[in-house]
Amino acid sequence: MTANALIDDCFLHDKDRLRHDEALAILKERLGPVAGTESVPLEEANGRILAEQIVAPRDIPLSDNAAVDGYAFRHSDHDPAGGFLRLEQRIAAGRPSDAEIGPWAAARIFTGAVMPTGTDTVAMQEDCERHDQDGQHFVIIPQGLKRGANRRRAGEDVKQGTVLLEPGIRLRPQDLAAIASTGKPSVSVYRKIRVALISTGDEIRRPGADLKTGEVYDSNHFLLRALCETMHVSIADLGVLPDTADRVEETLKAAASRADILLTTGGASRGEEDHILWALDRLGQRHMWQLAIKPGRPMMFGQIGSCVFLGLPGNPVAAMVCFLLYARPVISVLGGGGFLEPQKFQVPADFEVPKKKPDRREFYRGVLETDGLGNTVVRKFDRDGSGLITGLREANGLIEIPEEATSVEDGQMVTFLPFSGMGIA
Ligand SMILES: Nc1nc2c(c(=O)[nH]1)N[C@H]1C(S)=C(S)[C@@H](COP(=O)(O)OP(=O)(O)OC[C@H]3O[C@@H](n4cnc5c(N)ncnc54)[C@H](O)[C@@H]3O)O[C@H]1N2
Ligand code: MOO
Repeated sequence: MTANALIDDCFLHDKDRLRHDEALAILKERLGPVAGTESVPLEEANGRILAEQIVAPRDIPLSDNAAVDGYAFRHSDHDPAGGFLRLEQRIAAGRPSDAEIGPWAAARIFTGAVMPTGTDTVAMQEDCERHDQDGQHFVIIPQGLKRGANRRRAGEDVKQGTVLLEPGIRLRPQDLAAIASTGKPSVSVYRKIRVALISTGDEIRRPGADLKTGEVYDSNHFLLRALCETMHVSIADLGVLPDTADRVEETLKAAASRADILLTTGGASRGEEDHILWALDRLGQRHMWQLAIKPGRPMMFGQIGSCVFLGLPGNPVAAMVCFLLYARPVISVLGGGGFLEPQKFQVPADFEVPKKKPDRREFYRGVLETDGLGNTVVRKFDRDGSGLITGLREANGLIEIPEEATSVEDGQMVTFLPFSGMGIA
């Protein structure tokens, strides 16, 4: 990272503040992976970021096999034999037969079992009749089955040599299934990013303590910790710092030597009691501060040595919005994944905002709903306060309103960012 011109005045007009897209561009440009790699057993790989390419060493499945329980036969034998075939083998899954099937014969076969040489079609047992005559067993197979019916081809899932997964993806359950299907018991992943979480403010108390007038519980710690957990990082909880310059500086300095990223909440604006900003300036470099967004205006990005510093605002709504918009992609990039932009789609507004300030991007708490006609619409949580956890709880995503908008009309298409597209189930 290199130092950048600082945007350094909390009394700036929004049009002079750094825009959301500019902030993202700075983060994208300046950050890259910092984590080394390690090998982990597949059992521990869910959610981790893949650090190697996965190639299929052989066809999957390895052999042609039956898709149903039934009878495997040579399709061209069916009509000449009038569908009346002699049973000559019994093949269960995991017990392939070496013998080729004889003329006008069929093999009893079970789902997943390897098709005996010579057969190309499987009839389902429910559609067939068994017939025993003179100590011999026969099966009557109905007409009309296509050649190849109920046969699963070798390599039909994946051909030998196919690239299944590229490095940089976050492993999902189905990706683990794919790796397991190649026979690999372990996989190379990026090591977990070390995140240090710090809450600040003389008024902040951890749950369990008594609350005096003027104090609030540290809900942000639990919000940010759980958001971090969706990123599969390792978390160091550095507790709540008082509004004391020395303590803040000492703690940030020590934390920066042990973590890849410091995530603070509170103290991000420039009151005399907001020591985070001053401490960052003394210990490292501030690359951006004060964005043209709402909520989240005091958001701060910098570095202390090689440790990335993200100062999130203290208001819970701003803290969550800033985590999702900025901290999530940053953590992903540091950890070897891509810059994770949220999923977005357009949906009609079931609300109106008669007057919005121009020059800043606003993010409302949105609730995706079905209207009386069965159409999907989005409702805005009706109160704007940045301290209201209720709105975060009611919402299932964010509504993004661009800088140039000065109002939102009922029925207008708006951009919706579902929480589910940002790692929150
Ligand atoms: N003169 C200015 N004042 C403020 C500005 C500004 O630009 N100039 N920005 C406002 C905006 S926008 C926000 S957001 C807040 C955030 O400022 P800080 O990051 O300095 O946060 P604090 O002042 O420490 O706290 C704000 C608010 O949030 C509560 N809080 C703080 N930490 C936690 C926590 N861990 N868990 C729950 N709640 C927390 C705190 O008690 C305050 O109520 O500043 C505006 N002011
Ligand atoms: O970020 Mo603040 O929440 O805009 O009030």
